[in-house]
Amino acid sequence: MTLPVDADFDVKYGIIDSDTPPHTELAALYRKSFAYYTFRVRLPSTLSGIIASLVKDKDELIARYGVDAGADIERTAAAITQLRTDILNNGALLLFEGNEPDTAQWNEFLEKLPPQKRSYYHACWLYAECYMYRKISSIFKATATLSSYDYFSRQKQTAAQLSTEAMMAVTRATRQTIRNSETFQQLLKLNLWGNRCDLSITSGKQVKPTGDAFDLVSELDANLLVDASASIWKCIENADSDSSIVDIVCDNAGYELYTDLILAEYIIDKGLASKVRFNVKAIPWFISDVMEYDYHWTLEFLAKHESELLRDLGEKLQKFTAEGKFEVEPIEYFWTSPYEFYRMEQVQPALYERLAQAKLVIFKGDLNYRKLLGDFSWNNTEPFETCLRGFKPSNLCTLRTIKADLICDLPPGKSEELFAKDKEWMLTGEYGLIQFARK
Ligand SMILES: O=P(O)(O)OC[C@H]1O[C@](O)(CO)[C@@H](O)[C@@H]1O
Repeated sequence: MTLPVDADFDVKYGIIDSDTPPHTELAALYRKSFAYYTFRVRLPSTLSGIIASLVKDKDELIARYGVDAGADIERTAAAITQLRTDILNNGALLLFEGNEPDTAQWNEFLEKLPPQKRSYYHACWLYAECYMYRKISSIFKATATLSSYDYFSRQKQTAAQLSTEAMMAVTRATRQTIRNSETFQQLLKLNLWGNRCDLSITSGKQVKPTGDAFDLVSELDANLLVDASASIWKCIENADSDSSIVDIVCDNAGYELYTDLILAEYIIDKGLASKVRFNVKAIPWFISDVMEYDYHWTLEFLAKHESELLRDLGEKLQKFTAEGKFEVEPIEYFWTSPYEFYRMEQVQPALYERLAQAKLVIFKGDLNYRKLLGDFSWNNTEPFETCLRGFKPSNLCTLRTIKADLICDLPPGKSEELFAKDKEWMLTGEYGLIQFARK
């Protein structure tokens, strides 16, 4: 994490030269936090990437969306440049103007923020970062020609294409599996480590999964800091459960989504549930998050692949989808809202009740983890249950590779030991967690 040296910036915006204090909301306000680095370096770079690809893809976009797209591209690039400037100058989080279905919910949220906390560096990190992605979406939505364009779609599709070798190896290794705790835990871990391949951590740069995935799962066991996979197996194989639904709250497209599908296939094939529901994002989100289109694109990518192995898998999963064994849930704007999950029951009770129907809800990835913990600097040994602040629609678990400086439920001394080895161990995605909370 190489920070720009600019004392004027820090003085001008009241930046505090410290880590995030204990038991405090995370914010870019703290110079030694990952949030600060994110706003100073990562997000401006993500925005530059969008501008560059608009310029590069101009002809293609005009061919697809018509000549008027030319002017829309210019306007959009200018608005994103402005957004970048606002972020670099600690601009305010302004109300949204478009008539998207979630505008009122966002504005109500923003209006309730204390005025001194309504800027990029002073707001809670979660709110400000979600705001940026919602703002990009509103810029595209405001155009006549580009309102349905997913500006991250090419990156997501390239990520899937680059993972073909890994997908073939995993598919080959999972055609004949047995219903037992060991296999389930292996697939859960495979799914966890699939979360390393997210594009927002690299501001959009591709990450290619290499090596044998299952060898890697065993090698990475030492990096799995909390492993509740045995309890999750007990929960899911429990024949007494009234529910036969598993919800996956998805994170990234590409290889991670593929590993979600492999886990879900196992759950259905082994009768661990009769339905797996995929909860996806309503708008392009944190670069690589799955939207409904990406789900179907991925199945089609597999079903039309030149490899018979992937084709058979793709066709099987398409059949599962047609039969309702796999279900992509209807658009739900709560997932792209700034709200922490402990507020779901109050803000979006229908979603809370829907998750309550499941025997297990699997939350994928770093951002969902931040929302579970509410972007708060818990003590690293505090119990997961405490940090959920009452959020427990059903049995739930989190599969998260660690890419942000918050954590809980570690054995005493573990965090200190890892900091002594590498002061950036929480930012690399090299370490993982499988945490579980029973309802
Ligand atoms: O795809 P994931 O695992 O949710 O990660 C999202 C990214 O967003 C962050 O939570 C913040 O930018 C990172 O720590 C991580 O790179």
